[in-house]
Amino acid sequence: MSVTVRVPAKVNVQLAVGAARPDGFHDLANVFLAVGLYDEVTVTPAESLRITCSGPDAAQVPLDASNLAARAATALAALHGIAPDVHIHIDKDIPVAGGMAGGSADGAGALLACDALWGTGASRDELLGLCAELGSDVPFSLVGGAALGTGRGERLSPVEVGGAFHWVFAVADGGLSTPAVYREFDRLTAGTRVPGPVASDALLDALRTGDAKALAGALSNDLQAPALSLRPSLADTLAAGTEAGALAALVSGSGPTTAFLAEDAAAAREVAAALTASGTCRTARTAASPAPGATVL
Ligand SMILES: C[C@@](CO)(OP(=O)(O)O)[C@H](O)COP(=O)(O)OP(=O)(O)OC[C@H]1O[C@@H](n2ccc(N)nc2=O)[C@H](O)[C@@H]1O
Ligand SMILES: Nc1ncnc2c1ncn2[C@@H]1O[C@H](COP(=O)(O)OP(=O)(O)O)[C@@H](O)[C@H]1O
Repeated sequence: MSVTVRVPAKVNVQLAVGAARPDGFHDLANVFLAVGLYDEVTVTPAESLRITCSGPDAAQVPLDASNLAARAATALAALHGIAPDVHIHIDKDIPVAGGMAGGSADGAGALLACDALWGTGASRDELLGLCAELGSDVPFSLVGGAALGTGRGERLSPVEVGGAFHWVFAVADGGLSTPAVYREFDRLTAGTRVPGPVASDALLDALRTGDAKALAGALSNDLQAPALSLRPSLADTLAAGTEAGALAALVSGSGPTTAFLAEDAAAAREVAAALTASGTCRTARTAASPAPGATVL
């Protein structure tokens, strides 16, 4: 018997970053939008915990105890006093270390899949608590849709979305380390007063009304400058997508994936083709949002 869970990637339509806290994390106003690019996590009873991964980026995924899916299974098993003896297979379609929360997706997916396989019957709050221990982005991967994350991003409140948005994601060669991008944010803002992060009303209105042009004008990411500082070539990718007719271009989370908002699905396909032809990225993918959170198939 196996259980498979499908989990979406995310884009941050607003990522407002406050000053570093004493614990090293940053307070955020993090508006997450789940997008229709998915990993699938399958769990099957086994003699001991084991991880495998398939997909174009599989070679970059750690297959040891540091894998977020392994950590999720171990944490749920420990809570219920059982052994995490399970084979976890990750069919990975979300770019690795790309600022699209692929590892977080696998953590949330493994948690939900193991809960179903073992019949542990964890409540939603229990699962969300375990997710928050695994990483700041993991609760959102479980929930999906759209949400505002405060604290370090783990405290979620729902955000209303009134229509579909169409995106293009330009996948870069190689990843960027999330802690390194936050450190670069600290370096670039050193000596300045970093305001407390606040969600943008204009952005929340644009999401609620499903207005792509208004959303394009309200997108923002405080990690874009540090990501560009660490990877200056991303400016060429952003420019190529804008020239190809995207309504807006921004770095996805900590990058280096770049995200382009398009007017509709046909425009998204055109922007993706132009980005691929531009030679400024490894590949370009289209996806619609919002997408549902972790779902047992
Ligand atoms: C930047 C964001 C935007 O959604 O995601 P990515 O774009 O990388 O996917 C998140 O804040 C990443 O969340 P996640 O990847 O879960 O981070 P965690 O595992 O909790 O933390 C990894 C490291 O990132 C830094 N970190 C993370 C969250 C936060 N609010 N402040 C931080 O400073 C810390 O250095 C921390 O040690
Ligand atoms: N299941 C997983 N899938 C991908 N990366 C993982 C996973 N588990 C742990 N990692 C580690 O997390 C790092 C960040 O990966 P990922 O979550 O894909 O990117 P991001 O944090 O930029 O959204 C990777 O470099 C990898 O070492």
